[in-house]
Amino acid sequence: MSSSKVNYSSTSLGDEVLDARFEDALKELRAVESPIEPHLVGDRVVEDGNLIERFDPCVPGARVSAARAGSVEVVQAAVAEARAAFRGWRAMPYAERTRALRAVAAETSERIAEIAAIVSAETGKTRLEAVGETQEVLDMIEHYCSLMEDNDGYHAVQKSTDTEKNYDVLVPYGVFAVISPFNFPVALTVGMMTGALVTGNTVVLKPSDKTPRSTAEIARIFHSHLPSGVVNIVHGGADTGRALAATDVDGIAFTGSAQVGWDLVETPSPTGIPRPVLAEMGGQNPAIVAVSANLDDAAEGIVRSAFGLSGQKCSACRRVVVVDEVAEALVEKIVARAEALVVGDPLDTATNMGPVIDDAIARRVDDAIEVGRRDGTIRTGGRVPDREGNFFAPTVVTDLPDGHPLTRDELFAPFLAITTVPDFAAALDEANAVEYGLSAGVFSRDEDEVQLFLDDIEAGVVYVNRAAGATTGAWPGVQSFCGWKRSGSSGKGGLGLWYLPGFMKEQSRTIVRAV
Ligand SMILES: NC(=O)c1ccc[n+]([C@@H]2O[C@H](COP(=O)([O-])OP(=O)(O)OC[C@H]3O[C@@H](n4cnc5c(N)ncnc54)[C@H](O)[C@@H]3O)[C@@H](O)[C@H]2O)c1
Ligand SMILES: N[C@@H](CCC=O)C(=O)O
Repeated sequence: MSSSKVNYSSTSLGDEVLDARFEDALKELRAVESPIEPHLVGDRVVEDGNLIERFDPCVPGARVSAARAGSVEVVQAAVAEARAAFRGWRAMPYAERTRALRAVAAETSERIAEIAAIVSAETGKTRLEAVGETQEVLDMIEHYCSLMEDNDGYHAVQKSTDTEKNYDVLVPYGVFAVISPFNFPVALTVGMMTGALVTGNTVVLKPSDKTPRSTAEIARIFHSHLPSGVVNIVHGGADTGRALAATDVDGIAFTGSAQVGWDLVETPSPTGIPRPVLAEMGGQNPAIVAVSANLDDAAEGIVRSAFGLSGQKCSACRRVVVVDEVAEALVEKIVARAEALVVGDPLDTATNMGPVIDDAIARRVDDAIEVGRRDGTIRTGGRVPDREGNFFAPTVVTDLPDGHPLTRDELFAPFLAITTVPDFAAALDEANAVEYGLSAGVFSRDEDEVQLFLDDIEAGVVYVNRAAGATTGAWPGVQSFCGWKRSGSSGKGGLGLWYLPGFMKEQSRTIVRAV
């Protein structure tokens, strides 16, 4: 087991043994042909469907994982298994469920380097980001188990009389579909799955077709510690996701793009009975920099949040909104820090930023750079020259016209747009002028400005003067992660205090006392 405890604010693993284990595991993965991930339906291993192949973002042409796209029949069989397992899992005292889930965490902790290496191989994440993500899995499981215990399984006694005893209980819905994104293929999967499972639901999981191996690896640990049918895995892309949503599942937990998430929210349940769709979606997250800001802290926090994980975090800082008096000084500091980042292969200890995951995102970045050059000024960045793979240097653009799409739409890449405004009030207006409302930061030493920001910013996760990450780095039990506006459907965030009730429905129980 590792003694290290890395999170998204860490600057090194701080553990040579873990470092070496990570490197060995990544080299080994690259040396051996990747297996084809099967579906897991109850205890049955099902090898069925068209082949999906994924390639190493650092080593073009090298297959890093593969899976098969689950058909409607496989999806339906998985839902049937999950339904059959529901009564037994629900009936289990929550203390037994938390015991089983903590065993999952213990095994994950033993295998932290190996799992981080799989995540890194599939996504191109640096070792720090990949180990941080695997560590988050452990903290997430512990956090949700503790919440269940602190709330006594969400059973509460209500006002009672001599003749009637009254309870209020939250009970699981039944079967949850869990649909995962590629960018945190283990942590976000575990967050959604643990939310569903600890509260007594069973799960059919559909990993992202970009990261089938990482998600399957962690989900198999759950499968091995829980009763048969409680966790089922069906691989595939959009068609398989649509097929899963078209079944009679009782709820959907989704993390991914706003386009897909809102489609799921707006599609009526096929049974006619409403069901929760807990959708966590994208962001176009601003950092406001005021005249009174400590510009070094601001530049540090912005660069960390804009370029960590090559900008492929929902929480990434995508826009800086700076008051013009300090704009040029800030831009210089941001550019200097961005240019100091080492872009490269996660195998290299010096690497601060890996590639973007695939050609699809790389094409989007190429296009954005072209548009940025046409409509504004690219201050630094662009494709890393003479290097195969999807490597981009951190890119910073200024001088875009007001309301330009590069300041409004989520690009999901190492690309930062800086907008200059006359004063703090205008900065808040600009920060709020997007349809998203996920995370936001402010750098100001003026208490009134900070309060104005807290009162008026339209985002669910906000940070003040945070050099460790202007808009990123939420951690289980520390920050909740709630998307406002088009960024989230439930008004409650993962990682926080109010997440678990989203997986349960309420029942009032009045029991007449025996006389
Ligand atoms: N708010 C958050 O907590 C959070 C966290 C991570 C990522 N994200 C967002 O996720 C996006 C990046 O992830 P992505 O590219 O994997 O997202 P995506 O929406 O493309 O895919 C997410 C999942 O949905 C599946 N899917 C695609 N089309 C579907 C359909 N029609 N029906 C059902 N399922 C379908 C995919 O196969 C995948 O499993 C970004 O927008 C990012 O901001 C949000
Ligand atoms: N929890 C991570 C974001 C996860 C989404 O991509 C953060 O807060 O930076």
